[in-house]
Amino acid sequence: MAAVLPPPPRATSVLVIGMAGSGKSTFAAALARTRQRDALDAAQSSAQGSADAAAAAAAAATPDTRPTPAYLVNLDPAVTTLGYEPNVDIRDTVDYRRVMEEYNLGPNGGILTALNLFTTKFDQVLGILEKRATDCQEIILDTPGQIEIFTWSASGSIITDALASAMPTCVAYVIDTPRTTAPATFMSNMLYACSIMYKTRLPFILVFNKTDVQSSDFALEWMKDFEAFQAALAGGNATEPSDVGAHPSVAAATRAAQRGEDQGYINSLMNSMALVLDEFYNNLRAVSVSSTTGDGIPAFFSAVQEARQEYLEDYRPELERVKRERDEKRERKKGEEVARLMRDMAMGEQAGAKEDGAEEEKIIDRYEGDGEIIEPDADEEMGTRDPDVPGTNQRNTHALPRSSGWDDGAQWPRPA
Ligand SMILES: Nc1nc2c(ncn2[C@@H]2O[C@H](COP(=O)(O)OP(=O)(O)OP(=O)(O)O)[C@@H](O)[C@H]2O)c(=O)[nH]1
Repeated sequence: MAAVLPPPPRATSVLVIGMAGSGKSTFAAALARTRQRDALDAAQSSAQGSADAAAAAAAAATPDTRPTPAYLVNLDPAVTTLGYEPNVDIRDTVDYRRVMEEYNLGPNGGILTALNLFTTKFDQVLGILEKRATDCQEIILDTPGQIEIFTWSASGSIITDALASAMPTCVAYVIDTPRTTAPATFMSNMLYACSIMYKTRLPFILVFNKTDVQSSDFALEWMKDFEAFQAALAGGNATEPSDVGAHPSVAAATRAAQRGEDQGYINSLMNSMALVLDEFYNNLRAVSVSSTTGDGIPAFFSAVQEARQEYLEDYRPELERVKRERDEKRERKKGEEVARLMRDMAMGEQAGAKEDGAEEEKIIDRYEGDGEIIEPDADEEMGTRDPDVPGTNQRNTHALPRSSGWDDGAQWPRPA
């Protein structure tokens, strides 16, 4: 069967998602640093000749396999400092503080609205990413701090779907390991990860971050061994930590007793959920990293390659199927429209033999011999297109809301 999609580009896009403060931006910065170094090493070794085996391999690499710096996209409008220089930055387009003021919103509403406004221009960004995807290895997208703003918003879905349709894409779910040592927080993180994985259906990588502070061994064991998780629960520390001091007041003692009851309920809830999540753990790849020291980052890039393979084997055939069905449906509809038109014309000929035939001429004018029905004013609706930027539509661009911190002069990608 002929392929209906263009061949996949070289790049894999990585959507970095995680709870507030889990270290998404620091992680994206660590990825950028590592790839920058890899690209530099490859360039140097190909210039100097190959001293060792790794350098020889890098030197022998073709332009298609040679390491390249990562392409970075910041989607967090509220971040003040980033540890990397983004190539595309939402803050160049939308001023989230002005959005808050003009729409009378709180911080989260401001971030969400800023992201919505940005998404209306995402076709232009996607055009740029598609161009870069042919020669770079990874495109990293750093998402807003409040996880639900991206994962459960319409704009988050639009961005994710658009990316996944254009190139191999995976999700990197960043976990704050030191803040996940209690079974309850571990479980809530896993449930969140599970819901995102089933919502996006994209290859998924769990990233246990901050391992310089806390090893992730406990979490990996809980995922592998249900009894180890049960043992942690039996220790009575499902939630962290008790606020009862050495000499509790009556109220505090009552709260503690109350908590003792809750603990029993929470433990049995955790137990049931751990059983449910067993299947989910089987489909996961997990990597432990420290974004500050760079430990584990190369292993993460290997996981991205595995995820790319999974995308090509599982996600892309589904995408092909949907596209093929849509194309067939469109062809069928076109055929039906032409048949109806022919029928109308035949009826017009019979009835209109007495009339002057003006109406019939009007119909014929709208029918182009190749079966294409030309919508009245369709050309006008399309606006002016820039052939270099797919999706650019000058007319639509100007129709976008101009208030609220829009910067129509935004430059994508950013000047170096
Ligand atoms: N020790 C240690 N600290 C880290 C690591 N990664 C991130 N941090 C720290 O965690 C804090 C939060 O990091 P960010 O990168 O801002 O986290 P974020 O998820 O992007 O934050 P928001 O987008 O604001 O939610 C910062 O103080 C970082 O320095 C790590 O691997 N080790």
